[in-house]
Amino acid sequence: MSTHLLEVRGLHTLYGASHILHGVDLCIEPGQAVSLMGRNGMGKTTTLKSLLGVVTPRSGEVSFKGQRLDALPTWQRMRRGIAYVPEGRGMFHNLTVREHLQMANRPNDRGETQWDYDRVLALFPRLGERLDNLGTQLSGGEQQMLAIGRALLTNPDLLILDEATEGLAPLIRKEIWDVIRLIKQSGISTLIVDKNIQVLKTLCDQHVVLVKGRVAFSGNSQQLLENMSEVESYLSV
Ligand SMILES: Nc1ncnc2c1ncn2[C@@H]1O[C@H](COP(=O)(O)OP(=O)(O)OP(=O)(O)O)[C@@H](O)[C@H]1O
Repeated sequence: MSTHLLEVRGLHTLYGASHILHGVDLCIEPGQAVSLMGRNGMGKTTTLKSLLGVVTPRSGEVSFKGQRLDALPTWQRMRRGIAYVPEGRGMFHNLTVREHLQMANRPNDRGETQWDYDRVLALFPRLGERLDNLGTQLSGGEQQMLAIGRALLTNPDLLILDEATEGLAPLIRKEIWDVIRLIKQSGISTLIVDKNIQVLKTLCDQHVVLVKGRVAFSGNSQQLLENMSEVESYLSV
């Protein structure tokens, strides 16, 4: 019986005739943070969409908590304990901060509610000051906080973050990274797509680097440090 929280094996994904993923493997253990890095267009978001079932891979296997997910629609995969914060954050323009949070709140598949409205507001005090604002009236950083808060309210075992710090001012970025650290300490596993290798190498336990839809590097933080120049060559433009 596998101990992996998430196990992705041999993903091949195509958009029409374009073959994007060429056998991507990825594992996350319970409580671990894993980075997924790569230059623009290398297949990071496609990997996330494939494991969530937003796009259908041509072949490959996805298991979560020891059960195969391949045949399940996206919403059922998420109900099993995966939360996704997409690039662009996915706000509803006509809902307030309060409504976004209330709508998301639910126990996990074991009936537990570790994260509730009050705990999320304690983590993001800025959101508490903006409860009656619409998603569109928030700054980029506040929108990101709302997107993460909303994901936490589903009480996930795995939180997937796609470019959570992209386009944010340095101070706000730091705030988001601090929050991701706290989330990790709370025991939630994370899969983090980001370009900031300096932060990822200290925050994450494992690292996966994609080059043209293939895993070019996979290893723990020690192995990342030992192979830094090779990995940086995969990431430099
Ligand atoms: N819906 C789509 N239809 C066709 N091609 C697509 C589609 N979505 C992505 N692609 C292509 O697939 C490749 C991988 O894209 P993907 O978004 O997975 O890359 P990425 O590594 O996440 O890049 P970025 O950092 O720019 O988000 C790119 O060449 C992209 O143009």
